[in-house]
Amino acid sequence: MSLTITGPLRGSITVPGDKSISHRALMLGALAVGETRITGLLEGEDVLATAAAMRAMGATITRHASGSWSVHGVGVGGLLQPQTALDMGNSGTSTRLLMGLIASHPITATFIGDASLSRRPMGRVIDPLSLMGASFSSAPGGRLPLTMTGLTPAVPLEYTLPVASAQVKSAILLAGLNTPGHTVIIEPIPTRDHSERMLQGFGATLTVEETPQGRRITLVGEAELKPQTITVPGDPSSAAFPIVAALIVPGSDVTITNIGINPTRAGLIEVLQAMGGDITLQNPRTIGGEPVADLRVRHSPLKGIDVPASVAPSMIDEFSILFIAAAHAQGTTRTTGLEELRVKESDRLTAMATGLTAIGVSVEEHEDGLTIHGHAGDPLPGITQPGATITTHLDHRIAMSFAVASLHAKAPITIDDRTPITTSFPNFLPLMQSLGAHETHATD
Ligand SMILES: O=C(O)C1=C[C@@H](OP(=O)(O)O)[C@@H](O)[C@H](O)C1
Ligand SMILES: C=C(OP(=O)(O)O)C(=O)O
Repeated sequence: MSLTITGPLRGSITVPGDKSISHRALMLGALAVGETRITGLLEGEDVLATAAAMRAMGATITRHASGSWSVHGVGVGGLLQPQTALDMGNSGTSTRLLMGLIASHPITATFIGDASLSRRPMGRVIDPLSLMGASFSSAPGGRLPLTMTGLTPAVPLEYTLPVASAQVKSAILLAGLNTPGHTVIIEPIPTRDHSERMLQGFGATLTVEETPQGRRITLVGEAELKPQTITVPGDPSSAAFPIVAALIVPGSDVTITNIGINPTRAGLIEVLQAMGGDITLQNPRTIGGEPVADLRVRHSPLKGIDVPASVAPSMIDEFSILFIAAAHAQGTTRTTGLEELRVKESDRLTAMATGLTAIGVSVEEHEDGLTIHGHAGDPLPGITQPGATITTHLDHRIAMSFAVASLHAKAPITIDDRTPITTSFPNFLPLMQSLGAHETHATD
């Protein structure tokens, strides 16, 4: 599959709901007694894996219409033993957050996943959850398949995060819900705070203090959650693809409505603006405790910059598409501090460096980042070798990044597999088509 254009990208679109918030809405709804209503839920494969797992542990989850769901929860402490293995598909967030939930329930669960997920490290959650009393047996290196047994009552924990990971933070917080006393997490580098916001929204007692060591998050355990009505904002990590598409295709003018602009997620917008991207935030508002705006994006000449490592957590899923923007910029873009990209759905530094090289972009791969020499707004060379394709490695973000790159290239850029796109952005292709892109070379 590859995308092409016959003119500028134009129009207004709304991208699906935020993946991180959708997972959390289902999980917390499943722990509240009564009915939680959710609108704007992302219906991507990753979130559907979370829904299936929560059903397997006793919650009643109903889809009423597109994005409109209800959850009848079992109460904190009320999760049931699943009768079969929990299949997490491609989703790291589902796996790690559910491990947290199970850690303080008296149940045993087995997690399985696809080839990509089965390569990803779970030790980062096994370590703190073991300190809380859960026990684990896993494939070598703390990988899936993994079986765990929770402990009730679990042992409250004070833990400093050794990696900047919202998944690890959230796993401990979710375990802390059914744990007596205070669960404390110290986060030296801030990461997305959707769990903190939503736990407060569901009525948990959770406080956040800024300390010299970082953010100190305290959750009072044995919480009682009250059902909520949740409106999920559009996913900034999905919006990233049409944003960069509009910036690189000459003449484009695209509006993307209802995008979450939580500061712990908005790093890409800042970085693209610093590169010269014409992105304006319109109609800022708060929806369901999260800041939201409409974004207007117009084609812009971009210039390469040194991206500060400190911005990494606030755009950790956006680097693959940033690298495509960098390939179009005038001059060199340097990124550092991105070791975490090596343990996502694929090793995103190697996957992107290999793909960029294949489409004629000069790139240097370092242990913790890429240096990319841009083409100053000219179309990228594309794949000149007949029949060659970009390998997507079961990684939705690699697939969408090269689909966007193909919009402004001399030769087509064909990806080997578009199926991973459904994990986070099921209507990516129709939305890009509504802006004026065309799908060609359907080889998959
Ligand atoms: O908490 C979350 O919802 C997520 C946290 C991030 O992972 P890490 O916690 O591994 O950084 C991100 O990459 C992932 O897509 C979603
Ligand atoms: C890393 C990602 O997701 P997960 O960790 O949930 O698989 C992602 O969506 O880019």
